[in-house]
Amino acid sequence: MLKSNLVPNLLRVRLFVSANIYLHQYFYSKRTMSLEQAKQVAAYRAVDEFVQNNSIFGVGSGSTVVYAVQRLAERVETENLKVICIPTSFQAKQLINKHNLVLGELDTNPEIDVTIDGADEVDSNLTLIKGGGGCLLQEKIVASCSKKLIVIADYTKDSKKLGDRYKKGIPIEVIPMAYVPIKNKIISLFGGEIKLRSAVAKAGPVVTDNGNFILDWMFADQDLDWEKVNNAIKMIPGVVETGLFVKMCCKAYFGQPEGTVKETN
Ligand SMILES: O=C(CO)[C@H](O)[C@H](O)COP(=O)(O)O
Repeated sequence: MLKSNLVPNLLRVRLFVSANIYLHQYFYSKRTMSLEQAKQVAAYRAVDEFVQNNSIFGVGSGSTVVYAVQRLAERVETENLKVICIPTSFQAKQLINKHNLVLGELDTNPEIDVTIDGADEVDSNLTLIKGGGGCLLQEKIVASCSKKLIVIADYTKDSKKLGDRYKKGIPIEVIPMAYVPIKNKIISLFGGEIKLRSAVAKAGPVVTDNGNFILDWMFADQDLDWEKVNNAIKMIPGVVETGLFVKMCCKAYFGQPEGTVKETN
């Protein structure tokens, strides 16, 4: 009697577990697909609207920019565009080379027509947190040389206030020997918590393309005046740059889950 009940019960458990795994995989792949699709539509729209023939183009960093470079390469091929690409990181340089685009540098092209870059969070004033990928210094230099900085992102980056959705804080690139005093000064000025960013496939800290460390500042107050905060942090000796981009971006494209694009000016 006991044995004959056991078989259907085991079958039911197996069916239940398989159904759960299937549902989990289905919803996970749908979400991943829509995030990637959202990045792609935003990137394609920005490249189609802003990149022109005979122009200098700043290439941002991160996973969304991969789609922008892909689209640029298609346009260069089909429309025979002449575009010189200025990278914001080692990753951007590799992307430019991979697609056989023309690689330039600020020494010879110090004035950029438009830079298209990703962001970790964008508030309603188009203030950005950047540097999730650790490339904030070169990204800010290239953005500062650009007539226009356009952001491309998926819908999860679109916030009213910084910190609404992005919980990893504001990255700050620092000279390695000064990371502890800088950390203490920022906390005494503005509060919050700071972590030295750790590398993933290496013991110890992340070392940037410029040989520096990154501090991630989890700010406690979302109503700070970001321009003042940025200026104050930059005055601390040893700070190289912050991932706060204030009054630099003129337009953001946010890809939506269903494949449309939201524009914010
Ligand atoms: O600032 C950056 C790298 O330093 C990236 O632009 C930012 O992290 C967004 O990346 P992704 O497009 O992968 O979400």
